[in-house]
Amino acid sequence: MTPPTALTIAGSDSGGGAGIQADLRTFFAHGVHGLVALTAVTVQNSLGVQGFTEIPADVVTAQIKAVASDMGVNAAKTGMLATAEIIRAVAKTLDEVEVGSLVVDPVAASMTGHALLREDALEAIRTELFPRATLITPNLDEVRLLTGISVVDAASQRSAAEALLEFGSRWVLVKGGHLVGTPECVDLLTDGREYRELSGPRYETENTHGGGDTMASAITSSLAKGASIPDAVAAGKKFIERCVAEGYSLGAGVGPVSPFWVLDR
Ligand SMILES: Nc1ncnc2c1ncn2[C@@H]1O[C@H](COP(=O)(O)OP(=O)(O)O)[C@@H](O)[C@H]1O
Ligand SMILES: Cc1ncc(COP(=O)(O)O)c(N)n1
Repeated sequence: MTPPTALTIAGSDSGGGAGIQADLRTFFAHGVHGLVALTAVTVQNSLGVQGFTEIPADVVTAQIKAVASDMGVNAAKTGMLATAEIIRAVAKTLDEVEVGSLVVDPVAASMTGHALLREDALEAIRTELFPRATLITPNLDEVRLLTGISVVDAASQRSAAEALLEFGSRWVLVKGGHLVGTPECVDLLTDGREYRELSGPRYETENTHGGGDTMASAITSSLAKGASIPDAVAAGKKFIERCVAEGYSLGAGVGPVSPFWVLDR
């Protein structure tokens, strides 16, 4: 039987833990056929990002059009988009092709603190992509860059979600993984009417590289299979929790989250 398809528009991580590599292994773990529009090639390992080269914007759009016109895209997600030019080209292309739901993970930097976006590009994500998104999935650092709000508790997490909704996405998921010192990791999902707190245990681990990509692509996988946003996000939270719990050391720095547990199911 032909599986559902999901498209990732994102960068490559040579270390294999984040970016399109995380997306493809997550799509596979969900029984979804992964399609790729590569935006950048990063030189990266467990210690950080040593550099990146972006793919020409017309090549990014050609990849999206090639797969959308021939294979069909049930759901799509964006990760590292590198430049404002690529963001504008992706936004325009997404108006011209059918991609089902769109999850925008506004990746700005690696967890090791290295920029994955050129400086003027965050504004382009906010103005060009958010209004086209079904769901956006910022972490707390991205929330601060996008809204100026520092999330320190449930009340500021809610204010930040409301400020983000103003940029025009249908739903916002404010991920709480970076709110350290709390026994639980609480992510807040809202469309401005419904508010859902998704809460789970915080695991003691260093190995969380690729966590954001894995969660966004798990959500995208469920959307590709026809789930609603609340159901897809709830399933994504369960999936990432287990991947964080089973994250492994690889290299001298930060290891990746692991989707390998699905092989034992
Ligand atoms: N130590 C942890 N234990 C359990 N879940 C975690 C942990 N760190 C992050 N998560 C969860 O993983 C997902 C991604 O987390 P977050 O760290 O907030 O974003 P990002 O990976 O984009 O920086 C969220 O659902 C978050 O709650
Ligand atoms: C190509 C690429 N895309 C995304 C991330 C973010 O992942 P993380 O926050 O885990 O470093 C990354 N490091 N590299």
